[in-house]
Amino acid sequence: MRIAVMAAGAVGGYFGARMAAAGHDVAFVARGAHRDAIRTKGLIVESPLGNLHLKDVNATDDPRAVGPVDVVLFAVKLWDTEAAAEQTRPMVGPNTRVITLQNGVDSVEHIAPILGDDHVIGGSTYIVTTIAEPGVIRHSGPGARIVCGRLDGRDDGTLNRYAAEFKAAGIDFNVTTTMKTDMWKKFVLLSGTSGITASTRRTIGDILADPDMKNLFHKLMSEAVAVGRASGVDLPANYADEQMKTAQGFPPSMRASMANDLNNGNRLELDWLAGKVVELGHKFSVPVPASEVIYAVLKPYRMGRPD
Ligand SMILES: NC(=O)C1=CN([C@@H]2O[C@H](COP(=O)(O)OP(=O)(O)OC[C@H]3O[C@@H](n4cnc5c(N)ncnc54)[C@H](OP(=O)(O)O)[C@@H]3O)[C@@H](O)[C@H]2O)C=CC1
Ligand SMILES: CC(C)(CO)C(=O)C(=O)O
Repeated sequence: MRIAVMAAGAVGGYFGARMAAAGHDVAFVARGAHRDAIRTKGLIVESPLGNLHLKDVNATDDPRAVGPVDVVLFAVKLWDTEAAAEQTRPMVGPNTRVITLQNGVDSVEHIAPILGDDHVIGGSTYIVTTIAEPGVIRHSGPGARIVCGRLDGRDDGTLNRYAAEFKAAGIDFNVTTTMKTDMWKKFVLLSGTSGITASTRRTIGDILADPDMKNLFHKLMSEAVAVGRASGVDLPANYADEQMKTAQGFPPSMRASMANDLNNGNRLELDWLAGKVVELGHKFSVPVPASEVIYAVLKPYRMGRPD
């Protein structure tokens, strides 16, 4: 298969590297020092699921040089979505599927008007990765799972064929006909983990061991469930309990990607996470006091570490 990773950061680089290691033709779109390091030293993945060091990697900042591919793994931060989707156009041919691995619940609605409904597939990924240094992606376990599918629930034979290749490469890759709900399920988990690990600067292990932090974590997930249900998403009212069990399976040292971004002084996806819960809470008159507090305390850092 021909695959393009747009772009080869912590998430895209991880899954792209796994597919390249399985023998697929993968183009890694990257920029700056990260692109330069991949070109000169190769792409390194450190992972409990197996380390990789790919040499002679096709790393480029020019999607026009890549041309049409079978699959685009779309994994830029949410503020880069529209610009990256515009740049993706030359990589989309008649049978291309663009699978978004971004967090949040509104990625598809921003990409589809640019690249076309037929091409864009909703996705969620359960993984914890960071760019440890340019050219090096660090994956902290336990898993690396992708769930994807059309938001309208339509079965897609082309996507199913591509999915078989991801599975054959050893990736935990699942196609679903209930993607909208599945995206919200991930959003519930992330609303809790991102809000609590970033605001407290503590690990999930510390949070689960403390009744007050654990209670706030549960409230954040419950508020995401409540605004999802108010938006018409088919989530059980007690779904936060389910995701609490998922969190109990994380390694105790786990922090959500937004907490890692905060720690590194990077911009935050806050507006698409706690900010989204607050926006929908106000829209549907659903009380979201815990999410409002998380949004307010992290707001000074949303554009990166203030001077
Ligand atoms: N990391 C994680 O554990 C998880 C992340 N996610 C989600 O996945 C998405 C991607 O996150 P993540 O991989 O962590 O982010 P990263 O910042 O690690 O990767 C994004 C990369 O894309 C690059 N980039 C953006 N636009 C372009 C462009 N036009 N051309 C070339 N390169 C570009 C960025 O470069 P630059 O740095 O120069 O901007 C950066 O290297 C987010 O929505 C995140 O929430 C989901 C699950 C887990
Ligand atoms: C909640 C989690 C860890 C699940 O993979 C995640 O998506 C993130 O940190 O961005």
